[in-house]
Amino acid sequence: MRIALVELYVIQMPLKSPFLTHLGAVKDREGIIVKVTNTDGLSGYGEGVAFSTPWYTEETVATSLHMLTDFLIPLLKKHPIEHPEEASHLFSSIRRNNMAKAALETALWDLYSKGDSKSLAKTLGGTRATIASGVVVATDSTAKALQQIEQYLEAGYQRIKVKIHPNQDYSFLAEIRQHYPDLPIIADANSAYSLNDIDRLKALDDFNLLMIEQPLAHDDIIEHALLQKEIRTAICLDESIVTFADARKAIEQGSCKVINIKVGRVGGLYEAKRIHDYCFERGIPVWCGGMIEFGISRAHNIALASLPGFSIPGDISSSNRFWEEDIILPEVIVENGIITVPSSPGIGFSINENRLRERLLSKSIFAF
Ligand SMILES: O=C(O)CCC(=O)C1=CC=C[C@@H](O)[C@@H]1C(=O)O
Ligand SMILES: [Mg+2]
Repeated sequence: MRIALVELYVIQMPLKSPFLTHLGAVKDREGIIVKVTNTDGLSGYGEGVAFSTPWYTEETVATSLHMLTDFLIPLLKKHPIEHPEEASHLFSSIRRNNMAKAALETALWDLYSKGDSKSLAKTLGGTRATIASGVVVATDSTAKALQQIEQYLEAGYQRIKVKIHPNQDYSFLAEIRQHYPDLPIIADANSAYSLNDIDRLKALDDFNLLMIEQPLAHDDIIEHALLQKEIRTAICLDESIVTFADARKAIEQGSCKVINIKVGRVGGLYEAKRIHDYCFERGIPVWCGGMIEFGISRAHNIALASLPGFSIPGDISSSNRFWEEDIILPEVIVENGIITVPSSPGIGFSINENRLRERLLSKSIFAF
């Protein structure tokens, strides 16, 4: 891929409103934009989606910068690759640190697709010209949740995801169901429960949820299999699925009926596609999760979600769900509940240079 330059831009942007889960609040979002430029001057973009603190996974912006600066970029410089599929293997000598790996690997996929004059969606084997869009309501009050649901349904979103935990579950969902009896709802618990809560979780079968996401421990496969045998609601795993091997174990154990695939969590597009292909062959639906990300990661998610097995609306909302102004042009726009998959080369969005400069915290450059 004849790489000449890798640039890392650390940016920060306040959310339009705090994103609340039982694990805490996200009010400000730091992120890493990776720009890889080849010897012809063509550039591809990726995004590091680790948060500023290790509340969702063990990674942070700081650990990602360390991994990229001291290991991943030097490794890529020392061992040039011809196809982005090779990056995943090249980076496997470094344990975990998936979000740092994905930040660089996704930039290579964008660069490769642009060099091949193909959209990233086509390069990945995508078949959809549009993708269905869902949205997350992340608040700690029923009144605010109902208000946001109303707003998002008016905006056309096809599916709503809410956050639940032992102090916000049965009555919260009952209230929502009372207003929206047929609304497709995902309830994301972010590991707020244990098998001691089995009766609480069984009771949620009353609400005909599309799925309950990650009810038990963030690194569990076994206990989710025990729980799935006890509840009617489909379990979806998010945090538990860090690798292809995790996905295979979860499916073979019956730990889940759906998988939320996040490019950053699994280490990049190659691993994300492997998980998709494995699930698709076995009739296991998948959907593309979100990471409160900026437009570059959102663009990669759109391309990934164009694969045939992404049959459930993902957490791929419009740029303005979180941001006053995104760092891409055009911004991602959800219209009538769908997003058009770009057919132009690469991710199909360009960088808003002015906005990037406005929100820039630091920049580092690595010449090859
Ligand atoms: O980005 C979005 O639209 C949704 C993000 C989102 O729901 C999550 C991001 C990161 C951690 C969690 O709180 C949650 C999730 O688990 O999916
Ligand atoms: Mg989740």
